[in-house]
Amino acid sequence: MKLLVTGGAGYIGGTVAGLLVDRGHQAVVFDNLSHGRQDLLPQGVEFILGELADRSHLERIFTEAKEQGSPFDGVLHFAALIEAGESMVKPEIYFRNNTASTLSLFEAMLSSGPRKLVFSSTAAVYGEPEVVPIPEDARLQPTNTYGESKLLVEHMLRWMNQIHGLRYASLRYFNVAGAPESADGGITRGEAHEPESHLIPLILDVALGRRQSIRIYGDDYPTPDGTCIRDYIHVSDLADAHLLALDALESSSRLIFNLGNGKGFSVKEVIESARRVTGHPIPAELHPRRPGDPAFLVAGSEKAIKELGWKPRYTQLDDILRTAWAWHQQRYNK
Ligand SMILES: NC(=O)c1ccc[n+]([C@@H]2O[C@H](COP(=O)([O-])OP(=O)(O)OC[C@H]3O[C@@H](n4cnc5c(N)ncnc54)[C@H](O)[C@@H]3O)[C@@H](O)[C@H]2O)c1
Ligand SMILES: O=c1ccn([C@@H]2O[C@H](COP(=O)(O)OP(=O)(O)O[C@H]3O[C@H](CO)[C@@H](O)[C@H](O)[C@H]3O)[C@@H](O)[C@H]2O)c(=O)[nH]1
Repeated sequence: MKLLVTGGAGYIGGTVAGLLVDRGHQAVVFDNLSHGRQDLLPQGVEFILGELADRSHLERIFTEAKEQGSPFDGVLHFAALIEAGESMVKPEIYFRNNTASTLSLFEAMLSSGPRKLVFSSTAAVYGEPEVVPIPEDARLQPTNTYGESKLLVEHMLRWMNQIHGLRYASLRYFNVAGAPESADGGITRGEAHEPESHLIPLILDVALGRRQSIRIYGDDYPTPDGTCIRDYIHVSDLADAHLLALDALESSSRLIFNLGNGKGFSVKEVIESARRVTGHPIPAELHPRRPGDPAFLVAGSEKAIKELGWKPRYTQLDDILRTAWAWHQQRYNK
């Protein structure tokens, strides 16, 4: 297959692009490098510098590929702004970049591209859950505008499917972590957000001496130790699910799956795990809650396991942290 990978210069899109190439597919990354890194692109991946909002550029890419006799078979759409906290300060850039610009991609696909898409959705579409682990048919009520910007795309997709026959899989990732290991155990890429806002790399910064301490955003949530609980899923397990979803779109036209481990860990438990893995004491400081954070997000992923045949391999938080730590040390040459 030949696939356009929007946002493929980023953490997850780059990992999936690498897996596509490993499995003999052709991956063309389309990214504006606002948060991505061209130097971290996996080998064998083609790169196009481009802006998602630029519909005519996307149309040209699709049309030229057809004219050259090698049309795209589908699109994997990762390009987005991803920080829930920032989205509560600057909602407009989230609706512009994640929602409005995605409509440009849909328009380009409808006019000259493939009609098959895998969309990076998020656990943030659920908001504060009523049922845990969260099933796919749970109430959708985001508590931050990042989640809302993605939910609006899911709504658009439902209509694009119904009216234009655009086939899609919406994959609702929970908290993605860790670094991909090659068959010989080597690690060549991982999380490199700039600026970094995610809990695990920030904790590892403390272990490397790049930060003094980790901030804990709130310990007065209704959870056993008062800190927020999240479901951490390894990026390679997540990548596998994308290939399975592409296969499943051969026989289904509309798919929605949660992708998580089904186990929740509090902020304090993640810090404990990092202390075990790194051997560093990792001092922590208590700070007020971060606006928009739900207390508890844990996935029910049985649907993906049953219907896609998905088998997550990294089920232990320490194993996920171990790969993240190996990458983090390598990234900063320690
Ligand atoms: N990291 C997580 O835990 C997580 C969880 C749930 C969902 N997601 C979703 O997964 C996707 C990938 O996340 P990530 O962690 O790899 O983030 P990332 O920031 O590493 O990658 C996103 C990429 O998209 C590019 N991009 C952003 N806006 C663009 C635009 N307008 N045009 C072209 N390129 C653009 C950036 O330059 C970057 O390379 C996102 O859609 C995110 O919402 C991530
Ligand atoms: O320095 C920090 C950073 C984070 N946290 C907390 O750690 C938890 C996890 O936060 P973070 O790593 O920023 O991830 P989330 O805000 O849960 O969001 C991630 O996971 C979501 C799915 O659950 C995705 O949609 C988002 O794109 C992705 O950024 C939250 O409770 C934060 O309040 C801290 O206490 N201190």
